[in-house]
Amino acid sequence: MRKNIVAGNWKMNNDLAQTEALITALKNQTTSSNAEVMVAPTFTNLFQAYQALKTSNIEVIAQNMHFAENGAYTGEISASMLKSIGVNTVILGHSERREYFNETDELLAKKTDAALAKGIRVIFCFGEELADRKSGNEETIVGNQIKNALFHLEAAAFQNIVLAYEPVWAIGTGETASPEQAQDMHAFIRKTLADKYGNDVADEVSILYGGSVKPANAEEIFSKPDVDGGLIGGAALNAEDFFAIVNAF
Ligand SMILES: O=C(CO)COP(=O)(O)O
Repeated sequence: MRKNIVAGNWKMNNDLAQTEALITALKNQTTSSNAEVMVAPTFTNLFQAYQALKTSNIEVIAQNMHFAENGAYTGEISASMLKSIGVNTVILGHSERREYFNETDELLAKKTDAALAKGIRVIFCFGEELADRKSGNEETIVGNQIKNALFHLEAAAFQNIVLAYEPVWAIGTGETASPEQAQDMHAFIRKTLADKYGNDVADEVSILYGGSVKPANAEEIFSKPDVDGGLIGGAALNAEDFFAIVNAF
């Protein structure tokens, strides 16, 4: 079902003590927002965060996982391992994974399959680079990222998929896509889904925007009809800022 979602991606930030302090600060925030709230700590703090937040309304999610069930993949984490500590949602395809760890559409299709097979919800990220937008290719790039990694799936799989449009040029740069740019791309994404799976599927998928979302711009971005929430980086590391964004819903 289409929901409003605000997810904090903590990336490779915060040691254990800092994670505990941020969680305490998050628990002190109050909200009447109708958005689902999630945070994604680093793997070393995932279990601790899950334990600390399991009785709260904040879901603890993972930033990545491997496609294999187990085996000789030094340094990797499987879907079952996430499940075993209570984590039921994973971010896949973040542009930092694509850029620094060479994650391809093909690999992401395998990771998505592995997550869904274990009943793990996927927040699937994609987005164009600045050069793509400058040359007017942003829709082609985004359309292909979605088709290549997800269009082998059955329609029912999209009940467990959230899409996150994160233009690379807006991540950590302070430069946000304008609310109109976000809406235009989100409408294109929904149409891309509708063309393949029909309106019933497309209308039910939540599509998040990510890239320099801040308390000052969240409300306007979230007010757009095809923007169902945000994936928040830098501003999610501060509990007050993060909840100011949550409260934009
Ligand atoms: O990459 C992001 C979330 O996954 C966005 O990061 P910033 O909010 O820091 O731009």
